[in-house]
Amino acid sequence: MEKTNSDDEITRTLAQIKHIILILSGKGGVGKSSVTTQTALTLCAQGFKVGVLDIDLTGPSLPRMFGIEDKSIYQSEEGWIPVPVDVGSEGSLSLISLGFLLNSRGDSVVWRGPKKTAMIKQFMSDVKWGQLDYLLIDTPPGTSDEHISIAEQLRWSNPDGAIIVTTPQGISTADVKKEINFCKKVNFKILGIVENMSGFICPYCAECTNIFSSGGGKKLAEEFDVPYLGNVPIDPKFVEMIETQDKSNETLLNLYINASLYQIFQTIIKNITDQNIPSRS
Ligand SMILES: Nc1ncnc2c1ncn2[C@@H]1O[C@H](COP(=O)(O)OP(=O)(O)OP(=O)(O)O)[C@@H](O)[C@H]1O
Repeated sequence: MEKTNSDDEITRTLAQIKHIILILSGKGGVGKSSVTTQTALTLCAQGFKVGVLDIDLTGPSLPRMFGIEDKSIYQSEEGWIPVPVDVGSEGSLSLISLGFLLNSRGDSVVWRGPKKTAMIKQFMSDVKWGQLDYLLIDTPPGTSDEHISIAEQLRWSNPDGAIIVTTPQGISTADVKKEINFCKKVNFKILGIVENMSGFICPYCAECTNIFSSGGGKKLAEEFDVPYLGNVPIDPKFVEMIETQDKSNETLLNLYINASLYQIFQTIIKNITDQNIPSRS
């Protein structure tokens, strides 16, 4: 396939980004956006510059998770400037989401494929990310128009690969297989599987109980011969952090570091970085 002018534009836009990681899931509601949020905050806590692109056009939830729903994307002469998240650390975090372009929380768009494709193309070519260590791309569940579109836009950009998120109760070989087949088809390396909502952390004694069973994600990783990145328990403190962050005097990052999932995400990130994927820039 020949490279077009628009491919060149995207390559230029992404030129200063060292690593591009997509977050995928076979089903909705398994915690893809939460995993994206926590990966981004953990990388920031480690001092990295992180950008997050939310291409879940029908249900963008990341502006709420980062507590910046009331902010807007700034349109400069050079292009769209991502919305900064005040993390209060050495790293930095910025977000682009369709959520910023909607009128109010809970609004959603009902668009046909070509319009979604055009929006994603604009996100890929018009956003001025600048220098980033990591760009995380949060996708909708399944394999839809958005996935096909992002794969097309990234075909010359050499992303690191994809994290597949699943849950113990939702673990269906068929769902994960679909995601794996999609990645193979579009040449996305599978960085690994994360099993989210794997057990419940008691807010009083911090003990973890396997209410939905666990271990299915690991079995699936073995079955499909892809890395297993780790399991993330249900942590009521994480939900509380999302709900109370705007009323707190603490920075988002401090709130997050004090919640118990931070260490788990450090291990997940180590399991990715140990794969030694070369920097793109
Ligand atoms: N490990 C966790 N501990 C506690 N709550 C969690 C955890 N993971 C996800 N949640 C909560 O579960 C809900 C669904 O999570 P999330 O929005 O991340 O899922 P999703 O897969 O991105 O959903 P969608 O399919 O709508 O894009 C959210 O309210 C989130 O706060």
